[in-house]
Amino acid sequence: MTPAARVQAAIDILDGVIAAARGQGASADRLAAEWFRQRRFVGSKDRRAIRDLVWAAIRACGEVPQSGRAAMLRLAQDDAELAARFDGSTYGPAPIRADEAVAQGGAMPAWLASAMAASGLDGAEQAALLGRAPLDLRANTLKTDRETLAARLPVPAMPVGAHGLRLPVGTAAESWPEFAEGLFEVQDAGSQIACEALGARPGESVVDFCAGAGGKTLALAAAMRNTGRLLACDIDRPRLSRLAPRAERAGALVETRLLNPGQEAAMLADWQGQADAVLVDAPCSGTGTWRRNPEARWRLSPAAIARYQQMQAHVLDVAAALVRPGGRLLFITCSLIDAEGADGLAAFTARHPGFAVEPLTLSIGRSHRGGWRLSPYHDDTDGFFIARLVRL
Ligand SMILES: C[S@@+](CC[C@H](N)C(=O)[O-])C[C@H]1O[C@@H](n2cnc3c(N)ncnc32)[C@H](O)[C@@H]1O
Repeated sequence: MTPAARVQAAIDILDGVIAAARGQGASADRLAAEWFRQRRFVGSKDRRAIRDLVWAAIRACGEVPQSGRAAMLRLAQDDAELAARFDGSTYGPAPIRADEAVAQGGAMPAWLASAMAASGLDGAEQAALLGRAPLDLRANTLKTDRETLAARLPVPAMPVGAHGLRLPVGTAAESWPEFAEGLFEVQDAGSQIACEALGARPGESVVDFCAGAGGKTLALAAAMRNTGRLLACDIDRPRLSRLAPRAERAGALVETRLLNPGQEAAMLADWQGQADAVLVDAPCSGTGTWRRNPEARWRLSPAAIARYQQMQAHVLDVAAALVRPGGRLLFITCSLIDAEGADGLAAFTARHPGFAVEPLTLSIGRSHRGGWRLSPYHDDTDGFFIARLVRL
């Protein structure tokens, strides 16, 4: 492909990403993968170059751009080489007109920037939300240990957290035989540290209430050394069904239970007041994960945040009833706005005087309004709010 044709390809993909953001359609990752699937003639170098352009344009535009071309023109304003690609050649973009719309630059929509600032995140913290994430692995201690794993990997890896290894951005670790053998999971170091905050121990009865595809469940199984009972629940069948093959590869023993929304408590009647520890990795806007999905910020609205807050209160209320007296409840969101963290924690303790917040000190991060905060800027992890409560 010519360099100009790559730019036009990126514009075409961006048009799809923008339409999907407006209509709550598929993620940029999936749309780009589908675009390439339909054009198998596009070679790997071209793919990489096109993807880089698409994601650079997504990162550059704080608000949803008018079009893919407007987003690319935003990038071209600061990049003369890119601007020169708008040359009207056969597969390239038409030349730039003086009166053309250029997308607005910036890190995020103004209302989100205000919510971040009110949550104690300054401009540098906000900008870092859109950086490139390294690739973190968690050594699966059911099968190996970090040092043994590191010695087998084809690239040098840096220790991070208790069982993590950090690899360069873009490493394709899931194609390695060590992955197929279940020796590691790909998991952000922040996510690993959030799991450690539950303090799950061998022999305990533990519930991962919002397990999704089980990223955190597998870390809990390893901490429990496959002893005791570990139950993973979710209301999303496709997500939860991805857990079983992952658990098998990891050699992790996990029960799963698909819940019907609104009937969660009845479907968990046998667990009421029984759990030593319950992890609630609540549904949220994911503002802490924009390094991986920067277009997610185009999908948010104050109304969407309010809906997430309601869901967080609901899952916390249902999960709290599963905790035995003296047991632990861990509230996690991968969002950095207080509406989806510290405010939710305060509202929960007001509704549930039978629970007390336990002070947390984790290996990285800092305390924040009764809980703990990890952020890309401060910790080079995804952003998280983590709070631990104990049932009195
Ligand atoms: C942040 S994701 C969980 C990610 C997962 N723990 C991981 O580490 O990969 C939140 C999950 O909560 C689930 N969820 C939403 N409402 C729920 C409910 N009422 N009961 C149980 N799970 C729920 C969603 O389906 C979603 O999978």
